[in-house]
Amino acid sequence: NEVEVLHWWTSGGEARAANVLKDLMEAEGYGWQDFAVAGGGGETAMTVLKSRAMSGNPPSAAQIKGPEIQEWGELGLLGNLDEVATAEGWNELLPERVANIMRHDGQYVAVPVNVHRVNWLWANPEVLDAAGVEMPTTLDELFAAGEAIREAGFVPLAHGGQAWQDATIFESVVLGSQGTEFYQQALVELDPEALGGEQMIAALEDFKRLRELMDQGMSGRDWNIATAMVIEGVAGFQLMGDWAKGEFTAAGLTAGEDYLCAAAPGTQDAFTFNIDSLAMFRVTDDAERDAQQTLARLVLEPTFQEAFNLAKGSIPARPDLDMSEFDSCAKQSLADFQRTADEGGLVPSMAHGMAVRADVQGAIFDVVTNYFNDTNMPAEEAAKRMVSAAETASF
Ligand SMILES: OC[C@H]1O[C@H](O)[C@H](O)[C@@H](O)[C@@H]1O
Repeated sequence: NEVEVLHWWTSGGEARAANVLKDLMEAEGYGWQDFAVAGGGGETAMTVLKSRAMSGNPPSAAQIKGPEIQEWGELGLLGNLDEVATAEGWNELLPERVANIMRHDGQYVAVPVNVHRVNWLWANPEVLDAAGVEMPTTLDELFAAGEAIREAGFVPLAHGGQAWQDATIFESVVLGSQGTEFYQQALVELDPEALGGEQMIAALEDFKRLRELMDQGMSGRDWNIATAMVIEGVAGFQLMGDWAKGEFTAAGLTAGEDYLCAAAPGTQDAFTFNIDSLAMFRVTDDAERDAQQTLARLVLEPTFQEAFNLAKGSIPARPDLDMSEFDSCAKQSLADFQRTADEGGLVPSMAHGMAVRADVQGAIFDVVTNYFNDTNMPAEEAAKRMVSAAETASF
């Protein structure tokens, strides 16, 4: 018997990580039917999943995250994982905040794979040396370093012009420019005052300045191609979640030496979390259900948690794992995750489906990417559209 798993892990580092699970399932005697849908951020994968589910042919498991787990749960399509959760002690293993995301109506319906951090800045140290600049800690330092890098003949900030990537850097600028409390009010609680106010306008103006650090060819570029520009020394920086680290690792590079990582400028006291999870669809076939239960068990076992996250660039979902095999960026991520969980500053990523419902996220993406690509749209106009985007989406 086998499981069919729908996901969007198709870049070099992502595919290496997904293969860890495939190999572990096969070692346990189960088949793995891979249903990978290309497209960073997962928008295409979710569209494909919806059409399969609507036509009554969902996969055994799918990469579904955050509030979207509740949306699928409400449709009654997800299976119950409480048996495995009890047998494996998930309540003790998982931070309450993570466990809560995996439950619908009090029952586990998904298993967490990792914890990604989104608010990272990656850099090529040779390019920084050539330009005579340090790793920036504020947005102003980033803009100044960017100018020096351009004068030295490199692309300052590698970026891919796609809505989800624009939203990913936008949320890090909101955090770095206006702080965690404002981020929470605006992009999590969707407070119209915050979404349409002076602070949002200031953040939007900072966000648009990032374009000056990008190259002409960025439109439509995939995120991992932008990471490759940093790896190859064409560009100095990239703002991206730590799935980018999966690409550095796949290229055989060492954290802190061949590439640098730091919290996105101005966000040192914040951690935007993005938790990948596999949700199990309700099935009638006992053999498939048995395979689903095994998949769920394996995902939270130490073997998988270590091997997958070393390849993927994220940190384990269970905080009790020995981290000695992990690099300096991963160790910093875990320390910052725990510090911000205790002291405040741990916020769900809006751009990666952890903060708001999918339809609200989509409406905000439209505003962000249209504003970013329309040199004539003033920030005031975008802020106004942000308010209506959050209101229009059917809640
Ligand atoms: O595709 C880029 C990234 O998109 C999403 O944020 C996923 O959570 C992450 O696992 C993936 O690597």
